[in-house]
Amino acid sequence: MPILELENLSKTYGGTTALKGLTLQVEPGSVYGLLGPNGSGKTTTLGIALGVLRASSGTVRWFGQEPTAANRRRIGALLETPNFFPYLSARQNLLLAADVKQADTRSVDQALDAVGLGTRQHDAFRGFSLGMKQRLALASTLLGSPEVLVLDEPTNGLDPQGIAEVRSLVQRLAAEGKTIILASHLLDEIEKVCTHVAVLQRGELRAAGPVSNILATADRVLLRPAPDTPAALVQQALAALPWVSDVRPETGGILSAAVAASHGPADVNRALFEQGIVLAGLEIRHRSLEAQFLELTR
Ligand SMILES: Nc1ncnc2c1ncn2[C@@H]1O[C@H](COP(=O)(O)OP(=O)(O)OP(=O)(O)O)[C@@H](O)[C@H]1O
Repeated sequence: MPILELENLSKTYGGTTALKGLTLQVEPGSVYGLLGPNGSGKTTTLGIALGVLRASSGTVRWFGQEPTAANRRRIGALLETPNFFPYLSARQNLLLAADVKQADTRSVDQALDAVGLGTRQHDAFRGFSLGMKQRLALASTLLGSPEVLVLDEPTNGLDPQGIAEVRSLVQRLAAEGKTIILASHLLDEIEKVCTHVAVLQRGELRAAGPVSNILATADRVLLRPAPDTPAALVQQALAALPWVSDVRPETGGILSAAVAASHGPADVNRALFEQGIVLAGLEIRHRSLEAQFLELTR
């Protein structure tokens, strides 16, 4: 059973449409990334999923059920930076947060250990680095041992070391079996920490699935047919190859096509030659992940 199911969610703020018919499912054990540029609707999606915002239409199901207070306790969330007291220690701050959540003291110790702040727990919050502050914020989401964590831009505003700390923490928590849903505008971050991704653009879902499928480095080949060979014939032959997709005519009589990672330009050449098609030129163009992300959100 999916951990979270969003069905046909839409949200308008006055005249602004923030989400348009968003449907997605998060399976248990996945690290699910919501990827999109600023203003694409990531925060709105998480806010609706957590019941902080009301959808204009659509449904949210957690653990196969309508949202309930009991279900909500199975979810730890970090939508905005919590207000910790600067003069209190990390531990005192978490004890206060635990009190609000009705979590026990043992869960405070576990959370401090989980984020690697056990040895610094008696130090005042104000002396912490940005990365440590964010790790403490993550510790507060762990109070009460939720099965699911929902994190909005967890590395935003951190320096490179803080970013590395938070990312490795997210990976560790996922390895321990937590399902994690996180929003980010950074492709690189999603690629590093997520198993699944939904790409949002202007409130619409552009693509969703395993990171390896959606953001795979699909290379393209550029081919120039020999002068006596009609491009349409080559296009047809290419389209018939199961490991070739997205065959497109480019300018100057050139064709381009995406080739699955299992095959290379030599396979393209051989397959065409076997059908009596001779090429005057063949070139491979490696596409960066950035290029694909830009293409998806173009
Ligand atoms: N309270 C609000 N009132 C009016 N418009 C809003 C409000 N909150 C968000 N929006 C608009 O809804 C759209 C989606 O915003 P949202 O914050 O969900 O995007 P996001 O992908 O999380 O972006 P960011 O990373 O900048 O937070 C944007 O056009 C934004 O301006």
